[in-house]
Amino acid sequence: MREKLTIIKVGGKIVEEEATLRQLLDDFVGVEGHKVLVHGGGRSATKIATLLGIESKMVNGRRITDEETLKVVTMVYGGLVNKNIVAGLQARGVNALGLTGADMNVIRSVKRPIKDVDYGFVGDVEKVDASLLSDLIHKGVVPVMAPLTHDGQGNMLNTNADTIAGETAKSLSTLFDVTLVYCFEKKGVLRDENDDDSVIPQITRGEFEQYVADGVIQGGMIPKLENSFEAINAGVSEVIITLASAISENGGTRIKK
Ligand SMILES: Nc1ncnc2c1ncn2[C@@H]1O[C@H](COP(=O)(O)OP(=O)(O)O)[C@@H](O)[C@H]1O
Ligand SMILES: CC(=O)N[C@@H](CCC(=O)OP(=O)(O)O)C(=O)O
Repeated sequence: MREKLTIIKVGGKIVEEEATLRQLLDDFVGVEGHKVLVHGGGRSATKIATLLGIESKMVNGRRITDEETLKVVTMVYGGLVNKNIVAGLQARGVNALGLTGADMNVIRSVKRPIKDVDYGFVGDVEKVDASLLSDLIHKGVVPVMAPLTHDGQGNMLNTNADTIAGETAKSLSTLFDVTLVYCFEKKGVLRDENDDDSVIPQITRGEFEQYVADGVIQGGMIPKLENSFEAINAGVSEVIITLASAISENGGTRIKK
């Protein structure tokens, strides 16, 4: 029987505020068994870019990443956000190791080809080194993964954090019984974005497509759900989208095959 592994992805709104991050780290410590944390930080990157006079442009929930923006996201995700989390976990007795995709070549990607949109220095994941992550995990290390990858030719690439979580979950599902939890500031996927009590408890791909067509699901929730369906269809045992302060509870939205 494969051992259990929980991969938790935490988004920008939770990591940018000290109080919500502290709560998340406290809850993460309580998750039993093998675990991996994947973080975003899009909001922090946008803030720092603004301070530097760099405008942020998002298309379909993805950042257009020019040369200057790439420097900002590398500093913010690989530096500030990642190291804050690693230090916070170390303070809680968790042996966290911060990783971008370049570190030990853990996630290799290829620059997204230009089709309708030129995303610039954005990477599409090619390979996640599951055996390296598994070795670290079995040594008691908790990988903390930043939304950055590399192309193997000396270039860092910006990669959506929901995709990092989905691809890492897919890859590790060959070795572990993986539960992937996307946590954010709402109780789950909602029927009405303004009504926190309208959580959709289970969702199929067909229902998702209908909700998108009806305008119920939009923006950043679209890539999150696309990555969720990819993961569940590729062997990840469970995918849940839920409130950050409820990662160990049974609520939220469950993705159905
Ligand atoms: N039906 C929906 N239910 C919940 N959130 C939704 C829905 N449709 C759109 N959203 C939006 O998706 C956002 C989550 O996506 P995103 O901001 O990318 O998440 P993250 O915080 O993980 O980076 C929510 O803050 C919400 O504004
Ligand atoms: C290519 C791309 O879009 N990269 C994302 C990576 C950060 C991220 O995904 O952060 P959240 O989880 O907080 O949204 C970005 O730069 O915004």
